[in-house]
Amino acid sequence: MLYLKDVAYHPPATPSPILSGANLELASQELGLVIGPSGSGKTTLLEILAGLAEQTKGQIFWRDQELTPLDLQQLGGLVFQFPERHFCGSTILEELRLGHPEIEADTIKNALQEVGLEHISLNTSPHALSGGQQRRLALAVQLIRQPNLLLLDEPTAGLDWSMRQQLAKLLAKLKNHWTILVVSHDPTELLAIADRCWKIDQGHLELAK
Ligand SMILES: Nc1ncnc2c1ncn2[C@@H]1O[C@H](COP(=O)(O)OP(=O)(O)OP(=O)(O)O)[C@@H](O)[C@H]1O
Repeated sequence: MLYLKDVAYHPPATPSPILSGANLELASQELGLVIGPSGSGKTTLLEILAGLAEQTKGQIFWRDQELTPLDLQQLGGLVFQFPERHFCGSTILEELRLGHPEIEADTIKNALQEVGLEHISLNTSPHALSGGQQRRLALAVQLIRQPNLLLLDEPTAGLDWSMRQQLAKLLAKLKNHWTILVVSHDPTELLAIADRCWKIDQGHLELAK
């Protein structure tokens, strides 16, 4: 279970908090959805949960354990918005091995199976994949690290209707093994698969479902 208690983010340089007093509970193998307009604090929330920024107030727990940013970096796997823009490998294999040269063939195979890319050659360039396949590869990059928590920033942004549907179906399947938190400003396809839903506006998080 992920548990946020009164988490705020107010860097000294900003006049008002970017995130104020956020409370959130997400059980294991649930998919949580945070919906909010541009600039409402969604990415900041994910960055804190991924251990890339530290809250200025409040606490974050996984089960009973309070987590530091370092713990969060190990616990979470963050897929950025438009992850395909950050691909560095010249092949799928290289992309999956970045930072983990020791990773075993079986782990790679399992991650690709999880995201439905097992039929594609490992020598394929990530840039030769379709938009939907690239998003799946970005998920596989995180899955090989075996995170407890998958954090997804606007996973369906820029995809056409059919790819958005397919991605939502995949996330519904991944939720059988992972706890997932998704942020989005356009959650149409994601609402049906979400177990819990929050709205965020100007840094204020509120339970919606
Ligand atoms: N480190 C920071 N210092 C100052 N301002 C920041 C910082 N990080 C984010 N902001 C501001 O905080 C607000 C929330 O930003 P954030 O990126 O979290 O919103 P968002 O909901 O993800 O928006 P979008 O959907 O457009 O990415 C914005 O006004 C942004 O400019």
